[in-house]
Amino acid sequence: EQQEKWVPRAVNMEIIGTYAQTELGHGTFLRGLETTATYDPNTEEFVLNSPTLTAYKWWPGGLAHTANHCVVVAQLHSKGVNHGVHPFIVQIRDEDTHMPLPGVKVGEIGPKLSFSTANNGFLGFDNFRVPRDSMLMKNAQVLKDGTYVKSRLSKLTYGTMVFIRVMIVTDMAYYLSVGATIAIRYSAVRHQSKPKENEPEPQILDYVTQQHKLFIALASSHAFRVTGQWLWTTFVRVNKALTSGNADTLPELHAVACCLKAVTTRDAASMVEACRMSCGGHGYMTSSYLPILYGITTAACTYEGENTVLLLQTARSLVKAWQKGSKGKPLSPTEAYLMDKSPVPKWENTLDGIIAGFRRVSAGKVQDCVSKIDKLVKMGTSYEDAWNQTSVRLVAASEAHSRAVILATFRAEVSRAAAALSPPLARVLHQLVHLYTVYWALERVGDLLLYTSIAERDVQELQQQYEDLLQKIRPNTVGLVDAFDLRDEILNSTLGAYDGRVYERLMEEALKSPLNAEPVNQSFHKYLKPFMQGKL
Ligand SMILES: CC/C=C\C/C=C\C/C=C\CCCC(=O)SCCNC(=O)CCNC(=O)[C@H](O)C(C)(C)COP(=O)(O)OP(=O)(O)OC[C@H]1O[C@@H](n2cnc3c(N)ncnc32)[C@H](O)[C@@H]1OP(=O)(O)O
Ligand SMILES: Cc1cc2nc3c(=O)[nH]c(=O)nc-3n(C[C@H](O)[C@H](O)[C@H](O)COP(=O)(O)OP(=O)(O)OC[C@H]3O[C@@H](n4cnc5c(N)ncnc54)[C@H](O)[C@@H]3O)c2cc1C
Repeated sequence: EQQEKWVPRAVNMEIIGTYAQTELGHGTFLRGLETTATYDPNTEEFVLNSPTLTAYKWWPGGLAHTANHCVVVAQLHSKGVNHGVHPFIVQIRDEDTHMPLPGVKVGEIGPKLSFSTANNGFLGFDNFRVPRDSMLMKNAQVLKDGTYVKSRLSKLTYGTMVFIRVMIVTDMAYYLSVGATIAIRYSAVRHQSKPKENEPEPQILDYVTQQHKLFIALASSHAFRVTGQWLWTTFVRVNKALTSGNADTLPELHAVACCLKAVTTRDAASMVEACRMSCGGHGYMTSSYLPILYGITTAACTYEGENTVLLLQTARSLVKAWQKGSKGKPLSPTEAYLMDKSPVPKWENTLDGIIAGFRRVSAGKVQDCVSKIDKLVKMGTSYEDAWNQTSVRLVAASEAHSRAVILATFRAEVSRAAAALSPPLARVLHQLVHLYTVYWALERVGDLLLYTSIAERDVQELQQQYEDLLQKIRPNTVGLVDAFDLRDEILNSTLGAYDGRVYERLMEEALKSPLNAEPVNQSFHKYLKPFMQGKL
C-alpha cells in the first residue's frame, strides 16, 4: 500500500528523494542516532525532532537543494518506549515552491574533496509532524493506538545498505575501466625519454614499470565486474528467500557484501590514484578527469559503511564461523573452507594453487585471531577489549577472505564463460585472470610464506610469470580498453579521448580558463603593482 502511494510518484520524479541516515554526530553507529520520531496517538502522527546539533542529518546527497522528500532514519518512540531506529519517508520541501516546510531546517554542508555537484546537505527538525503512514512499515509497524509491532528480523532495517554495498562492487569495476582507459590511452600517445640514443622516444606504455602500474587496474575492472555479477545474483537469491520469510542466508550476504565493498573500493581508489600518477603532470589536470575520478572512488571507502567497520563486520562473521565449525556445525558456502583441516599441501604455482593459498592465509589468520581473543579472555580481559586488541589482525583476516572470494570467483566465471568465446578472446581473458592472481600472490607473499608451503624458488618463479604476463598483455592493452567502449563524452578526459589528440585538447581546455580572458589580470593592478611600488 505504501509502495503504491510513494513509488509511482518517485518514478515520475514528483518526489526527488535522498537517504537521510547519517548525522553530524553518528555515521557508523546507527543505534546511536539522535533524531527522534515520537508517536502521538491523539493525532495519529509522528513528531520528528533534532534534540541536539549532533542530531542534525549531515551528508545525504542532494539534500541541500535537490530533494523535496527524504527517507529519515530516526529513533522510534511510542507509549514511552524507544524501539530503536526505523525509516520514515518525509516531505521536507513544498512541491510547488520548493521552499523548506515549517519546522524543517535544511542547507548545504560546504566544499568537499570531490562530488562537488552532489549538494550534500544538513537537515534538522523542530517538532515537525508527519502522518502515521510516513513510517515505512514493511518490517515493523505502529498501529493507530501506538502499539508497536516488532519486525520478524530487526536487521531488515539495515537492508538498504546491503543493497547499495552490492551495487558498489560493480560501480568500482566501472570506475576502474574509466581510469584504465584514460591512463592506457594516454600512455600509448605519450612518448618520453631516450633509453636508446639512436631510436626515437618510446611510448611510455612500453616501460614495464608503466605496465606494472596500469595492467592491474585493467584486470581488476574485469575481476570486480565478474565478482559484482556473482554478488548481485547472491543478493537476488537471498532476497527471494527473505520474501518467503527465510532469513538463513542473510548473514552470509551481509558478511560477503561488507568485505567485498571494502576491498573493491580501497583497490579502486588506490589504482585510480596510480593511474593518475602514471600520467605525470597531465594526470594532475582536472581536464584529465583522473583527480575527479579519484575523489569519487575514495569517497566510496567511506560512504555506505566505512571500510574498516565493514571489514570488522566480516571478521565478526568469520570468527563466529570458526567457532561454529569447531563444534562440527555446517558453515555457509563462502566460509566453508575455514574448516579445511587437511595438512598444508605442497605449494603449486598455479591459479588453483594460489587460490588455495589465499584460503589457507584467511583460515590461518582467523584461527590466530580466535586464539588471541581466547587467550586474552582467559587472562581476564573483557571480550570487547580482546576484540579491540585483536582488531588489526581481524581486518587482515577479512581482507584475505575477500581476496580469496574475488580470486576464486574471477577464475571460475572466466573459465565458465571461456567455452563460449573465441580462442583469442578466451586467451586474453585468461591472461588477465592469471595477471590478477599472480599480482596479489606477490603483493601478499609474506602471508603466503607464513601460512603455506611456498618457497623462495616459487616466489622467484611467480615474479617471472608476472613479468612474462605483462609482456603478453601489452599488444592487446589498447584494444582491451577500447573494448570498454566508453564514449569521449563519458570519459570527459583530455588524456583519454579516442582520437588521441591529447596536446590539442589540453590547450583547448586551458584556453577556456577565465584567467585567460585578458592578457593582464586585474590582480596585477589590485595587488602586484601596488606591492611592487611599496604601497602594500
Ligand atoms: C551504488 C552507489 C550509488 C551511487 C554512487 C554515487 C554516490 C553515492 C553516494 C552515497 C551513497 C552512500 C550513502 C550512505 O552512505 S547511506 C549511510 C551508510 N551508513 C552505513 O553504512 C552505516 C554503517 N553502520 C552499520 O551498518 C551498523 O552500525 C553496524 C556497523 C553494522 C553496527 O550495527 P549494530 O547494530 O551495532 O550491529 P552489530 O552489533 O555490529 O551486529 C548485530 C548483528 O546484526 C548483523 N548486521 C549488521 N548489519 C547488518 C546488515 N546490514 N544486514 C544484515 N545483518 C546485519 C550483524 O552481522 C550482527 O549479527 P550477529 O548474528 O553477529 O549478531
Ligand atoms: C561522499 C559521501 C556521500 C555520503 N552520502 C550519504 C548519504 O547519502 N546518506 C547518508 O546517510 N550518509 C551519507 N554519507 C555518510 C557516510 O555514510 C558516513 O560518513 C559513513 O557511514 C562513516 O560514518 P562517519 O562519517 O560517522 O565516520 P566514523 O564512523 O566516525 O568513522 C571515523 C573513524 O572511526 C573508525 N571507527 C568507527 N567505528 C569503529 C568501530 N566500531 N571499530 C573500529 N573503528 C571504528 C572508522 O574506521 C573511521 O576510521 C556520505 C558520505 C560521503 C563521504
